[in-house]
Amino acid sequence: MKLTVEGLSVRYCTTQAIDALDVAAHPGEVLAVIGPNGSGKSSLVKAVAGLVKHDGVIRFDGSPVRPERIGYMPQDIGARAALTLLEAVLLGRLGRLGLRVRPDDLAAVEAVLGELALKPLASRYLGELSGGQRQLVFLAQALASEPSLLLLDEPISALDIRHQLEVMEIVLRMTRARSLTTLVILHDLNIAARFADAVMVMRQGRLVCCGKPEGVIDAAMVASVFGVEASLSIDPQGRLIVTPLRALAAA
Ligand SMILES: Nc1ncnc2c1ncn2[C@@H]1O[C@H](COP(=O)(O)OP(=O)(O)OP(=O)(O)O)[C@@H](O)[C@H]1O
Repeated sequence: MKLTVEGLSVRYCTTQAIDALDVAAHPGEVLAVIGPNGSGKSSLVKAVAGLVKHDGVIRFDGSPVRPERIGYMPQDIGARAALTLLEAVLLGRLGRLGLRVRPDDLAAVEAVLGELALKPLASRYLGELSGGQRQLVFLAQALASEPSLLLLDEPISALDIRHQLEVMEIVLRMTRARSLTTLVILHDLNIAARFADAVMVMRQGRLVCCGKPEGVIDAAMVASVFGVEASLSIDPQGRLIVTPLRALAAA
C-alpha cells in the first residue's frame, strides 16, 4: 500500500520543523530518510504516525493512516517501565489484544523474538538489558504488531556492526515478504546506500532530493547537505561506499 505525503508542515512553537514536504513511499520497498541533526526526519515519521500536529495530507492506500496499520519504533527508547522483554514486545500488539493474550498474539511475538534472537532474554526486565538489546526490543515491538506501514527512527544507532547488518537484513526481508511500506531514518550513508530502495534527503525541514541511492548520494550532496567532504567509490560487489574525509568550514 502506497504512502503519500503532500504539503506536510510541522511546527513546534517558533520552530518550523517541516515545511511543505511532498514524498511517496511504495509497498515492498525501504525508503531511507537521511539528513543532518534537526533537519526534521523524526518529525516526518511522527507526523505519519499521527503523533504530532501537522498540516498537509497523509494517505496510506488512499485513506488516512489507521493506527493499527503502523509499526512505529521511536528514537528515544527510555526503559523506565517495569516490564519484561516479553511483556514489552506484547505491547506492540496492543491494538489487537483483547482482555486476554490469545495464542496468535504469543505466536506472533515468539516469531519476532526468534527472528531477532531475543528469546533467551524474554524474561529479563528492560532495565536489565544493554542499550543495544533494548533497541532490538523496540524493533521487535514494532514488528510484532504485524504492520503494513513500518516507521523506524534510527533503529540501529545503538547496535554493533554485526547487529546493524542483521537488523537491516531483517527489515529488508520483511519489507519484501510482507509487502510492507517501510520508512527508516538512518545516519549511516553506507547502510542507506546498501539497504534502501530509495533515499530521501532532508535539510532544514525541506526535501532536498529523493530517488535511488546511487542517484542521490554523491559528493556534492554530502558536501552541501552535511557539510562534509567525502570520497565515493564502488566496491568489487558494485556497492556504493562513502568515506567521510573532513568537515567543511561553515559557508
Ligand atoms: N517537541 C518539540 N518541541 C519543540 N521543538 C522541537 C520538538 N521536537 C523537535 N523540535 C525541533 O524541530 C526540529 C526538527 O527536529 P527533528 O527531531 O524532527 O529532527 P531530526 O532530523 O530527527 O534530528 P536528529 O537527527 O537529531 O534526530 C529541530 O529544530 C528540533 O529542535
